[in-house]
Amino acid sequence: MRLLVTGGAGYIGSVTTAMLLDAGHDVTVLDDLSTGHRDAVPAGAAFVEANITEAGPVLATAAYDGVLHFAAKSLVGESVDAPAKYWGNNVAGSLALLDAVRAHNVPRFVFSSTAATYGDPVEVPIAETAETRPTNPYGASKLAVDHMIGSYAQAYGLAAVSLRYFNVAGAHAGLGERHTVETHLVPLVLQVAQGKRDHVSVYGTDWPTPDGTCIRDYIHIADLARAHLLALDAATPGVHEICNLGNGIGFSVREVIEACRRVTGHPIPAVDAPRRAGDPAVLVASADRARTLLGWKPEHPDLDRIVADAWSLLT
Ligand SMILES: NC(=O)c1ccc[n+]([C@@H]2O[C@H](COP(=O)([O-])OP(=O)(O)OC[C@H]3O[C@@H](n4cnc5c(N)ncnc54)[C@H](O)[C@@H]3O)[C@@H](O)[C@H]2O)c1
Ligand SMILES: O=c1ccn([C@@H]2O[C@H](COP(=O)(O)OP(=O)(O)O[C@H]3O[C@H](CO)[C@H](O)[C@H](O)[C@H]3O)[C@@H](O)[C@H]2O)c(=O)[nH]1
Repeated sequence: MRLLVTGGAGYIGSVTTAMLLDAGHDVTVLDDLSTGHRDAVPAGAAFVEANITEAGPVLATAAYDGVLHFAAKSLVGESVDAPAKYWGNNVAGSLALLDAVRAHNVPRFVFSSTAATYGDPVEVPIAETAETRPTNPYGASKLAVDHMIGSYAQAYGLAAVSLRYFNVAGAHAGLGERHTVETHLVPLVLQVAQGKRDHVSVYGTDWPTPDGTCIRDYIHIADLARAHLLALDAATPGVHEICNLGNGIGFSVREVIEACRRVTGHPIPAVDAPRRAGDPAVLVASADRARTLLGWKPEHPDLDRIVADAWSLLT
């Protein structure tokens, strides 16, 4: 297929691009490099440095079979302090992109949605049928785009899949997480092992969980990226599917730090800190829908393997 990947210079978009190229697809990456890196774009992909609002001219150059839309702002805290950036980039930007997709008759659309659309869950594991009550503008912006895509599928026959990622980590094809402003637990803990930080803060030790720290569902980037290829195949005209992507296994912050100690052999000092605003206690996915609809099955659910793959890029 001829595919446009927005955000392909970022962490998840670059790994997925590498996998799409391996599978024989023809890939153009469109990225404004606001948080991504030019050198993360795999060599076999064409590259256009542009905002998603400028995708139209690119889609006009050839008959594209699909768009995979990763480009977004995704810092929860920043979304609370600077919501305009989130409604602008994520919602208005995605609307412009969807309009270009419609204008150029691109049949397939795969979108990076998030567990943040659910907010604080009433029940875990979280299924796609759970209520969506985002607790911050980031999650709300992603949910708005999910709704937008649903209406485009219904009105214009777009074949669309929203993939709701839980906590993505690890590395694949020599590509890993490289955010200038890093907020994610695994890379921050590994920065301590690298000697780039003195310690990692544990945000909250009084959560209603067995060891008092938050529980998350960590998914290997390779498993996550692979689901996008399956989604392109499973997408049906006029239908908008939503699939959670996680392993269905929860690990606490302390368990993640312990896994990083095992893998790196570094003591990794951890300091107890207050809760981080907006964090739900437990986020664990039910990914049954991805299994049945996409035929997806995680190949690397082991936390130590996820951490080891991230670590191998740093050493
Ligand atoms: N990393 C996670 O754990 C996680 C979890 C859930 C959902 N997501 C979603 O997955 C997607 C990718 O996340 P990531 O961790 O790879 O982030 P990232 O910041 O590494 O990648 C995003 C890329 O999009 C580009 N970009 C941003 N706004 C743009 C715009 N308006 N026009 C063109 N390019 C733009 C950036 O330069 C960057 O290369 C995002 O949509 C994010 O919301 C990520
Ligand atoms: O230095 C840190 C960093 C994180 N944490 C904790 O570790 C857990 C995981 O935090 P991350 O920031 O790695 O991940 P989140 O669960 O907050 O974020 C995930 O969900 C978000 C929405 O809630 C976004 O979708 C985001 O992209 C996705 O990785 C949380 O309990 C957090 O409080 C710490 O204790 N110390």
